Amino acid sequence: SSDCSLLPHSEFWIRSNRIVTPQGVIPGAVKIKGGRIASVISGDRKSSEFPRKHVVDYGDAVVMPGLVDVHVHLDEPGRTEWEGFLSGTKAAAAGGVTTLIDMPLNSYPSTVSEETLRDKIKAAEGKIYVDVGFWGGLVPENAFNESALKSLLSAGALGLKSFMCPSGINDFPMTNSTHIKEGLYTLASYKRPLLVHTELVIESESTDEIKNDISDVRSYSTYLKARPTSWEEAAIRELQAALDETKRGGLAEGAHIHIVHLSDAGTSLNLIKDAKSNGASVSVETCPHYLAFSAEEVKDGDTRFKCAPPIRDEVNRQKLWNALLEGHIDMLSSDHSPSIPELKLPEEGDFLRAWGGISSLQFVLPATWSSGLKYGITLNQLATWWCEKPTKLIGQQNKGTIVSGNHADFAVWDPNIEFTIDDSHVTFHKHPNISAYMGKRLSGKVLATFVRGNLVYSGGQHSPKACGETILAK
Ligand SMILES: NC(=O)NC(NC(N)=O)C(=O)[O-]
Ligand SMILES: [Zn+2]
Ligand SMILES: [Zn+2]
Repeated sequence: SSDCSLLPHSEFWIRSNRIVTPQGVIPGAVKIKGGRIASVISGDRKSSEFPRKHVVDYGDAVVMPGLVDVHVHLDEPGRTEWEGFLSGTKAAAAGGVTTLIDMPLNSYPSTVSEETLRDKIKAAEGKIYVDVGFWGGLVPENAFNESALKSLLSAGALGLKSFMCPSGINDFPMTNSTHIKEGLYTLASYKRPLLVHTELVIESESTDEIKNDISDVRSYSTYLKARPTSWEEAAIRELQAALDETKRGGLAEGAHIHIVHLSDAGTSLNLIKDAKSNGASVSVETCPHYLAFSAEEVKDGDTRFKCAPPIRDEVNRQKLWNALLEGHIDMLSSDHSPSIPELKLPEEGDFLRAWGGISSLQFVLPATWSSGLKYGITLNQLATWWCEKPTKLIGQQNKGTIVSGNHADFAVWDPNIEFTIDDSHVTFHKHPNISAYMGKRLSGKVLATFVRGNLVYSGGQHSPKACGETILAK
């Protein structure tokens, strides 16, 4: 219906001097018809083939494929007071994110069966401004139950997600490497990925020390000691046998392992590089908060910065950027993981007990751009990390690039406009004040967002109706 878009036409052109295509950034125009890209023409306004009617001219603003965020916790049903489909997808639209994949935990119940996936799909109905897909959960309860996993995957889960450490959510227990292998065998026949939170709890002397010394729970260095890089390393080592089975000829050939939110750019990253060069089917993401912030700047008691694995030191931050630029890190995701503000324990500022998770969904594009400017990142690199690679991970064919036939999903933004995220900045997250980006000055303002040809966000306004679609694997 026309309420799905802030534009009255279903057939129109978008013009800009900077359209991000797989062949590079070009001046030109994109024709949109029936929600798809009908054609892409290059050249300037003066050329005779240029359309004159129904043209939305964005001038020098960038027209990029909409962002595909593969790691978002929207918490609905069951914990809608934390976020929810409405507020979460409004924030996504305002941030240029046109597709997001919801994590199977933090909602209640967790998405670990066909039935709970159906609950999700139902809860999303009429409440999503962008397209939304779903990861299912791999947990001890379903890992050995092939038919349960098959019905979850057949109902459309794009893949499975599991934790190698406690998730913080009671009905989402952690898996060991045997569960993971079992899950991979089933995933192999569906050719879908397993996403893994790779931290393995190592109880050590220092763990005991930290437990006994609660005096410094407000200090960020205490949190860093409590969750060292050796946890990430140990988890990836533990995953080695499973990684081996994804190789050609392996028992889990056809399955793929995707390591979420890598924080350690040291040995953990090297282990992933080795697995890749040994032929494992593996990819890895990191998140803008690991690229934009470093441990040194986290103030005592400021639990808005608490996430797992933790934001590490400045040297590590720069190494993460280099790994991304060199292609060893494949893609980016937000890991938007909000809660109610009280769970962040703003009064106590206790880093050990506060909820772990960074709220960032609306800010990932300017956060990546602002932080990447010093590294000379290009618009095409942004599109690789935020659009193309994530689209491949979720097994979709018609998104992620500005190419004829694809969905007309675009983020239109001005790299030069600076703004400060403060109380006057309109943020659509349910709880804007728990974001670690509060107070941060960023450049790169999202002007407009199109989802399948619908102008769903423009200049601070959303379309009257939420017409995003659910993405189910077939
Ligand atoms: N239960 C969570 O949302 N956990 C998340 N928390 C973070 N990243 O701090 C995550 O993805 O691990
Ligand atoms: Zn995680
Ligand atoms: Zn997460």
